Amino acid sequence: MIEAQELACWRAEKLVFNCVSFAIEPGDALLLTGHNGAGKSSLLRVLAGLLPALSGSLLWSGEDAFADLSAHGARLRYLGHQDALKPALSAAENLAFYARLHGGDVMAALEALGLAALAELPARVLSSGQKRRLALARLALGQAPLWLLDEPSVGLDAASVERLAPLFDAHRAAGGMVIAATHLPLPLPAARELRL
Ligand SMILES: Nc1ncnc2c1ncn2[C@@H]1O[C@H](COP(=O)(O)OP(=O)(O)OP(=O)(O)O)[C@@H](O)[C@H]1O
Repeated sequence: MIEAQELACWRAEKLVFNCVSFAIEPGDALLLTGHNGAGKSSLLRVLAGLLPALSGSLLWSGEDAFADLSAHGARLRYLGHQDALKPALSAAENLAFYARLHGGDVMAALEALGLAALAELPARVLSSGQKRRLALARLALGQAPLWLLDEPSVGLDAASVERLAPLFDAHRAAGGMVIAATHLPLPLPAARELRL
């Protein structure tokens, strides 16, 4: 279980959020919502251990999640606004880089996001929606219990959003958790909402 206790975040000389608390269990999904600048991305970065909280704590199975940042990093996948792709590498080569870190089957991950036919194309020629799908394909590689997703469906057409459903369902059925910042509906049935 993950428990956030009274997290606060300070950025650019202002308090972005304060007293953010929630608890999620294996299989749960939590949607972070709120207006532009409310602090959704900042909260995801805090949860990932990429941005120090001003105050508060994050517990993982009752222990301080940030006590060992590399162990914390190993149990999560963080997908930010940026797709984090190397433009000169092919779609398959981009994923192979992550597969070396996390394990997993590159072709199966490409297929899960409908990208198998584009495997050999350099990432720079992919459309923005195809690039987003390639970034999301990292989730179909080796398992990690917590997915932190920042606007995962931005730029995706309706069919591509639907393609995320089996990926999310399988992750949650295996006890995985999803925390996603979004302005758009996502195929995460029974997700709870945390409005910032
Ligand atoms: N690197 C940074 N340095 C300084 N301030 C930042 C930085 N990143 C974000 N902020 C500020 O922190 C606040 C929260 O930004 P954040 O990106 O977390 O909001 P958000 O809810 O994700 O917004 P959006 O819906 O527009 O993506 C904003 O006022 C923003 O200007």
